[in-house]
Amino acid sequence: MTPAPTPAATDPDATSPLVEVRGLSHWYGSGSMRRQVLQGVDLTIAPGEVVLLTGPSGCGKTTLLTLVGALRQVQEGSVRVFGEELNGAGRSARQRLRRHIGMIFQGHNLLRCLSAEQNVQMGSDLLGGLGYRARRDQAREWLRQVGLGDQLHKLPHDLSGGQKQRVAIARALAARPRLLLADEPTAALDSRSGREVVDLLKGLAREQGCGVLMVTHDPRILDVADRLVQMEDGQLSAGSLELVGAGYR
Ligand SMILES: Nc1ncnc2c1ncn2[C@@H]1O[C@H](COP(=O)(O)OP(=O)(O)OP(=O)(O)O)[C@@H](O)[C@H]1O
Repeated sequence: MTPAPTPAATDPDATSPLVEVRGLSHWYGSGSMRRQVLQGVDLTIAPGEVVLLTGPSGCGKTTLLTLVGALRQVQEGSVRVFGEELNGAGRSARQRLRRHIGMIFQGHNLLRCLSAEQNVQMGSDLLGGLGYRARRDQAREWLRQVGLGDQLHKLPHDLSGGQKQRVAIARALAARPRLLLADEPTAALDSRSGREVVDLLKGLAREQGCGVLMVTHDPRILDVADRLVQMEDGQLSAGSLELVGAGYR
């Protein structure tokens, strides 16, 4: 018997790419200080796909992440996120898109005066229509999932670097993003917690059709990738290693 099609298979939004980058170039500085950091980058991310981005320090990985995350204005080329063109998009359009993009950047960006639970609750505040209690319970559940169920009321300065990173991850996941951008999310974690965190991210990608673009230098987590892309001198290398179908899923 043929199984009934899943909602994901019948919903066009669930099959069209979340991210389509074409011919993306970017420069910093002006005049004689102007320097090109991205050169004609092409990248596509499908719903539910986990793409790992690696490359030497300074090659442009974070710049690419911030452009896809609608945090910077696109200078040249096309960046389509959820079908919307970011080149030429105004501030309010970019803000609207960012509500559906979870970001985990180095430095955590936690609010220092709020507890772990309250920081994570800020993530679910982005989901409309949930009462206080539901948002609080969800925040607690996400913190439990990242192994911090017993640290709910701690302030960031009472948590270790790795614990703060996990709070930041829980906060990003609590907003149920359609796309998750992560810059070295396991850098401050020991190998067991790093593994737990990437497994959590992968689970989210699978269950919710969320795409993940993750910058990493961590060889311990490369197996989580559906696709590994390598950047060098602002270009994605043509020989990017395709892991799909190679037994890595
Ligand atoms: N706001 C900025 N103004 C000027 N130059 C910048 C700016 N941000 C980054 N750069 C430069 O652009 C280049 C690319 O930086 P980017 O942070 O994207 O690289 P990266 O691959 O993420 O590096 P890392 O792995 O060290 O984080 C670097 O030479 C960096 O010094």
